[in-house]
Amino acid sequence: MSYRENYEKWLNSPALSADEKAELEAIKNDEKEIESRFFDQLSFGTAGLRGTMGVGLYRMNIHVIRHATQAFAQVILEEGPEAVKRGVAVCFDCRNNSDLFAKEAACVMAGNDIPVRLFESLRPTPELSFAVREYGCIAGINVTASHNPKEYNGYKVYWEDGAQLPPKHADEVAKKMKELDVFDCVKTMDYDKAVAEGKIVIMGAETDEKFLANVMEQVNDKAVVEKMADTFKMVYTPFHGTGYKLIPEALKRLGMKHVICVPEQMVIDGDFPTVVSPNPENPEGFYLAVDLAKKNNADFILGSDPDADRVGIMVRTKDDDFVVISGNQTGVLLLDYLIGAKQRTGKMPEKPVALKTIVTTEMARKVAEVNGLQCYDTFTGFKFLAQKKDQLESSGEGNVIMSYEESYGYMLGDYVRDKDAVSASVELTEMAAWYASQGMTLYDALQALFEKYGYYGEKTMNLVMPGLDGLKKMADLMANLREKPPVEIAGVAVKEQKDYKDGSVVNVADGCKSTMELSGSNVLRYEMADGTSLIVRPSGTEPKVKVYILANGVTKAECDEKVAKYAAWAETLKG
Ligand SMILES: O=P(O)(O)OC[C@H]1O[C@H](O)[C@H](O)[C@@H](O)[C@@H]1O
Repeated sequence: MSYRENYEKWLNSPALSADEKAELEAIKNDEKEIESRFFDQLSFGTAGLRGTMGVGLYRMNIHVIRHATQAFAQVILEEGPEAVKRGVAVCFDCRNNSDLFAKEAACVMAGNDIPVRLFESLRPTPELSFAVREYGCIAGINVTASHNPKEYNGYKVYWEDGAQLPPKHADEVAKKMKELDVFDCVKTMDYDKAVAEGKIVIMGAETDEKFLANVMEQVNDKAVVEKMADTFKMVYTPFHGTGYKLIPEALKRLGMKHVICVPEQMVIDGDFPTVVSPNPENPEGFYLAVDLAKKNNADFILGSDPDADRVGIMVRTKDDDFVVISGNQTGVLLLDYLIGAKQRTGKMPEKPVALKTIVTTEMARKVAEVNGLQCYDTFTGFKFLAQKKDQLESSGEGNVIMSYEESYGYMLGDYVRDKDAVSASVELTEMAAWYASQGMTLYDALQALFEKYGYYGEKTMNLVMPGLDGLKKMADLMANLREKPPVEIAGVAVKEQKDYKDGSVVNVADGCKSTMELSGSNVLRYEMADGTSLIVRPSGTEPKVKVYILANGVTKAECDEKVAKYAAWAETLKG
C-alpha cells in the first residue's frame, strides 16, 4: 500500500476519533508530512517500538499500540496454554499518554484471554523486569521512550527471563505486525470488565516492597553509610520521572539522612518542563541540582532518567565546580569499588566476572583483570548482557558482579535483567559515602584510578540523520565503509578492520583474515596503531550513527589529543 493509500485508509477508518481525524485532515495538503507518517509501520526492533506521538502508521498512538499488542499476543498464544496462563506484566512511565497506552495494551492482552498484571501507576523499568521474573510471567510490556525527548513514546517488550525480547521473538512480532491489519485484527475488551473478571490484576505497594527488598540486598557496606550519614549530603533528581519515589526510599533504607531532592523535578510531568532533554547523559539538565548542591554544600549529585533505568552523576572538584562523570567512568569507579567492597566484606563470589558491551571503555577490562576478574563483552543492550550472565552462571564458568554499558546503564544482582537505576543509585551512593570516609570525593577517586590503571578517554560522536532521507544516509554510510574499508584514519594506520556483521577481522598489514567470537550486528570496528578503538554503528533507538572513540594513554593530554583527532574524522563521515 502506498503512503497515500494508508493515509486515506486511516482517515476513513471508524476506529479513529473525531480529534484524530481532524489531525489527519489538517495535513491533507502536506505531502511530505503524510509520507513521513504513512510510508511504513514503525519498525518493531528488538527493543520494541519507539517513535514520536501522533496519528499515523509511523507514529506512536493507541492504534499502533493495539496492533503491536495483538501481534505480541499471538506470539504468546503460539507458546501454548501453559505459557499463556503465566500472563503478561504491564508497566508505564511518566510520559504523556503512557498510562493510556499501557491500559490499551492490557485490554488487548485480556481480549486475547491472556492474564495481565498492570501497575497501578508509573513505575521504574527495572521493576517491570523484576515483576516478570517474580511472578513467573511469560512476558512483559513497558510503555516508555526512556530518555528520549518529550515528543516520543515507546513500547518495550520483555520475555520470561525479564530481559528485552530476544531477536527470534521480536522478529516474529514484527512479522505478525506485517500480516495483521492495523484496525481489523485487534481483539480487545473493556478495561473495567477485564478488571472485574480478574483478567487484569493491579500491582502496587506489595510489588514495590518485594522489589526494594532485592535492591537492598545489593548493599555491601551499610556500616560506612551509617558512619557518614550525619555529614554526608547528596542531591537527587528524577527529571520528572518514575525514580521520584523508590530511589529516595531506597537511599533512606541505605541509611542516608541527607538526600536533598530537586523539588521542581520531583513533579511528575511528561512535558519535562524544566529540561530540554530528560537524559542524564546531557549535563544541562542538572542545573537545578547543581544550584541546590552548592547551596547545601553537597559533593555528590545523582539523576535518573524518566523510566529510572539510567542514572548519571555529577561531583564536586577541588575548585568547587561540579563536573560530569561519564557513564564509562562511573562504571569503572563502581566496578573498582564493588571489587574492593566485596573483598572487604567477604561478599566476593567464586570466579567473579564483569560484563560490558563492545562500545564500553577498555578501562573496565583493565580494572577487572588487574583484580583477578574475567571481563567479557557483548553487543549493545541489556538483553545481551543478561544472556551472557545466564550462560556464564548456568555453566558454572563465572559469577557476574556487575554488568554495564557506557550509556549510563548498570545491572547488579539477580532479580532484574535490565539496567536498574534504583540499585545503581544505592551502590553509587554507598561508594560516594565510602570515599567520603577516606576524605575523597568521587572526582578524587577517579583521578586515583587513572593514576593506578592508566589514562583512558572516550567520546561518542552522534551523527544525527533524521527522517526518511536519514535512514538512507545511515545505510549509505555503513555501506561505504564496508566497500572501502579505511587503512588510515586521521594519519594513523588502521591495524585491524573488524565487522561484527559477519564476525570478520582483517589484519591490514598482511591482509590475513580471521573471525571473532561475536557476530550478527551491524557494527564496524577499527583497531588503530596507537591503541585506540573506533566503533561505528547505527543507533537502535534514535535516527543517528554513533561513532565511539575509545582511547588511552600515559597522560590525560595524550588521551585528549587522540580523542580530538578522531572526533574530527568522525565529523567528516556525516557527508
Ligand atoms: O545506541 P542505541 O542503540 O541508541 O542505544 C542506546 C541505549 O538505549 C537504550 O537505553 C537501551 O536500553 C540501551 O541498551 C542502549 O545502550
